[in-house]
This record gives sequence, C-alpha cells and structure tokens, in this order.
Amino acid sequence: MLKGKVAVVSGSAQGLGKAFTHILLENGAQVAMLDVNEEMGQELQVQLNQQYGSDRTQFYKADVSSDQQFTDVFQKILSKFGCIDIFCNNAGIADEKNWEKTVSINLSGVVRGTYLALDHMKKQNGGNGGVIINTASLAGLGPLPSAPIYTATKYGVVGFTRALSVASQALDYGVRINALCPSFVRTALIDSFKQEDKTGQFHSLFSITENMMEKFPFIEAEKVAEAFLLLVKDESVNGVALVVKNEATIIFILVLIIITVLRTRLLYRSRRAVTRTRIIIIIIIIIIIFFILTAGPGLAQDKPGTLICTRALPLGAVTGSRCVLGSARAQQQQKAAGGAAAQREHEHGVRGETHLTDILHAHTGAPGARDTDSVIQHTDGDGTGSRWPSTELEAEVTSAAPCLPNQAPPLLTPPTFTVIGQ
Ligand SMILES: NC(=O)C1=CN([C@@H]2O[C@H](COP(=O)(O)OP(=O)(O)OC[C@H]3O[C@@H](n4cnc5c(N)ncnc54)[C@H](O)[C@@H]3O)[C@@H](O)[C@H]2O)C=CC1
Ligand SMILES: CC/C=C\CC(=O)/C=C/C=C\C=C\C=C\[C@@H](O)[C@@H](O)C/C=C\CCC(=O)O
Repeated sequence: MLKGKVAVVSGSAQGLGKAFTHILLENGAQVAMLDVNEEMGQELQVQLNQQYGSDRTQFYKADVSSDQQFTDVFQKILSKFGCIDIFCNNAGIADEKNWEKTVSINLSGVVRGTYLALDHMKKQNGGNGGVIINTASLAGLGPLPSAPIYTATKYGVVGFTRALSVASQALDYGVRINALCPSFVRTALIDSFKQEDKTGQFHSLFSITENMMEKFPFIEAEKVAEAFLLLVKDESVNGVALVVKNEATIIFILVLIIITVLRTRLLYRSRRAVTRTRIIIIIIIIIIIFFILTAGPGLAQDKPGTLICTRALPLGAVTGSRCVLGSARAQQQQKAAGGAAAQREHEHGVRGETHLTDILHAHTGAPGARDTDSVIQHTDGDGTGSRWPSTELEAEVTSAAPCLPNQAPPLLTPPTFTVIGQ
C-alpha cells in the first residue's frame, strides 16, 4: 500500500499519466496532477474526486518546459501536501516539425522536474528520500526512424536517468531513479503523430513506424501502469530502464504467413499454383508446429513477457540484461523441470538469461518477502490475450503516516547479466 505517500505525475490529464494517477490512487497515495491542458485536467479532477474522495487529488496547470511555471507549481504542491515521495516526469509530445518544443518538453522538462524533486527529496536537504520515475520509451533503447528528435529525447531520458541513479546512490541521497520504456500505447500522442504537421520531413517514413507497430503490438495503458507501480513499490530497484512491450507471437507470424500465401493463391488461380500453394502452406504449418513442440509449450500459449532491464551498476559501470519474467505456468514448469536454468532453457532456449524475478528476489530478501507471482504473461499478436496478473511484490511500502522517511536503496549487487549487443 502507498497510504500516506504523496505522488506528483506530470502529463496526467490523459493517456499514460492518467493511468499512473489511477493506479497510485487505487494503492492509497495522494496525487498532485500536473498538466498544461487545464480543461482536461479539471475534468479529470472532478471524476477522481467522485471516485476516490475530494482529499486525494489536486490538479495544477503548468507547462513543464517553463522553469518559472514548474518551480512555482512545485512550491504550491509542497505547501498543500507537505512533502513529495513519488515523482513521475511523464509529460511528453511527438513533434518532429517543432523539434525545439519536443526537446524542451521531453528532455529539458524531465531534467527540470527530476532536479526539482531531487532537491526536495534527498536526505542531505532534510528530505525523506523517495522514487523518481521518468517516462522514456522503447524508442529510448532503439530508434524510431520516422522520429529522430523524439528518439533523441528518449535516449536522453534513459541516459540521464541511469547516470543520475548512480550519482544518487553514490552520494547516498536516498532517492531511487528509474526509467519506464513502454512500446506503443493507444493514446492521443500516437494519434497526433499520424499527421504530417507532426511527422514533418519524415512523414513518408511513417510506414516504418506502422511496421514497428506490427512487431510491437499495442499495449494497454493499464498494463504499463502495472509496471510503473513495480518501479514505485520495489525499494530495491534503482537505475533500471524497464521495457514493457508485446512481441508478435509465433501464432501472429503464422497468421501473417497463411494470409500472405492465401493472397498469393488468389493471384495465381491456375490449378498447379493452387496445388503448389497448398503444399507450401502444409509445409509451413508442419515446420511451425514442430518448432512450437520442440521449443516447449511456453512458446505458444504463455510465453512470458520480456522485460529489458538495463541496470546501472554501482560506480557507473552499466550493463544490460534481458530479463525474462516467468509466467505462472512457466514457473510450474520450472519446478517440474528442476531449477531456474532449466526454466530459462525451456522458455527461450537461451542459456543464462536473467530473470527479473531472480533480480527482485536477489535484492529484496526483506522480512515478509513474498514470492513474485507471475508478473507478465504473454499476449497474442493483437495485444489481447492472457490476463496481466497482479504482482505480488517482495518489497511493500509500509509507511502509514504522511511523509515518513523512505529507505535508501541498498547498494545493488546484481547477478551476472547477459549483455545485449556484444
Ligand atoms: N503513447 C505511446 O505509444 C508511448 C508514449 N510514451 C511516453 O509517455 C508519455 C505520455 O504520453 P501519452 O500518454 O502517450 O500521451 P498523451 O498525449 O496521451 O498525454 C500526454 C499528456 O502530457 C501533457 N503535456 C504535453 N505537453 C506538456 C507540457 N509542456 N507540460 C505539461 N503537460 C504537458 C498533455 O497535455 C497530455 O495530457 C510521453 O512522455 C510519451 O513520450 C512512451 C512510449 C510509448
Ligand atoms: C513518435 C512517437 C510514437 C510513439 C510513442 C512511442 O514512444 C512509441 C515507441 C514504441 C516503440 C519503439 C520501438 C523501437 C524499436 C526498435 O528501435 C528496436 O530496435 C527496439 C530496440 C530495443 C528494444 C529492446 C527489445 O527489443 O526488447
């Protein structure tokens, strides 16, 4: 529970910021909402007052790209709530034409908000510590060719967040700083980015983005909010860039192949072509079924979701790991197969993958620690599919009274990682 905790979320009038606000309120926190869109923010405030009570949220109009506005609103929040424990720099846009605006919001706005929060939270200034979560993007770990400026800002947010997390740990600020890297989510930002006045000179490349949307099918904002909550609550996690994504499944690929072949069949109506097409389809299906069966049942139905954790090691060394979150079924298989190594090979046929569950276990042996249930289960290619189960976190935030000191993050002693891209 986050009862007694005070959170600030920028860009909270809609989209991901609204989802983060809801999950914080559902977990007992008070939330200061910050957005440049006053009308939408006020409307949401009315809804949330009805849903959670009038003492839980307060909307503030402010533009994160304005130093004066951000500083002023930060003081108003402190005056009303007394302290800040959780700060989410989420406000962002995608505008390749007006690229200075994009940089001033997506990167400068995140730096500004992070430094305002850090100055208040760090123990050296009498603060209670806490956690800062910066919304980056999967585009902060790999480029979106149709959006070079957006990509640059998100790379900047990831790099800034990881560097500052090491500094905060080395200087014992008592503040955890993590980045959240979602792939595509159906929000106003995506809708706006389809227009040429946003894509600018790269509008002709938007088809590349659409292809990526097939590779990384849309995820629901609520699922990203579950990952956000993981970063808020687990006090052992610092310096992580947590990716949340769906990947096209083997079934989705199969459907694509069959559709393609059938389309071919329609093109060549000759009997011989039809026979040849039928043979091709049968061969493809046999190969894929064989692949599924040999790779283990986890591949088709409940292949666990994949999270990338690029964790900042103490004193600046950075490495990366592909963290595989075991699904409930895969966990059972692990027990049956005898051991994590067997689970890793079983699920992905890749040796040595590091499980986020292992990492969480490794760092949160706190009293009362509970096993992490399955955190992410795989979804079908169209982004639907298995339920996103609630996460039993090892580290529960237990402070009941407002503005209690947060524990300083333990020095990370991460397990060996499989470094990506070597
Ligand atoms: N939608 C997506 O596919 C993904 C979005 N993200 C990131 O998530 C964050 C939230 O984006 P979405 O919810 O998708 O977009 P959205 O457009 O639904 O919400 C963004 C909110 O930020 C506010 N905002 C914009 N400029 C602002 C400013 N200067 N000051 C204060 N508030 C401002 C907007 O009024 C809006 O309410 C952004 O940083 C975005 O880059 C990351 C990965 C994927
Ligand atoms: C322009 C704004 C549009 C949408 C908002 C947004 O941020 C969406 C991002 C969604 C996906 C970005 C995907 C980038 C993919 C490629 O660059 C890959 O190379 C990804 C690289 C690493 C990811 C790690 C992994 O594959 O697990």
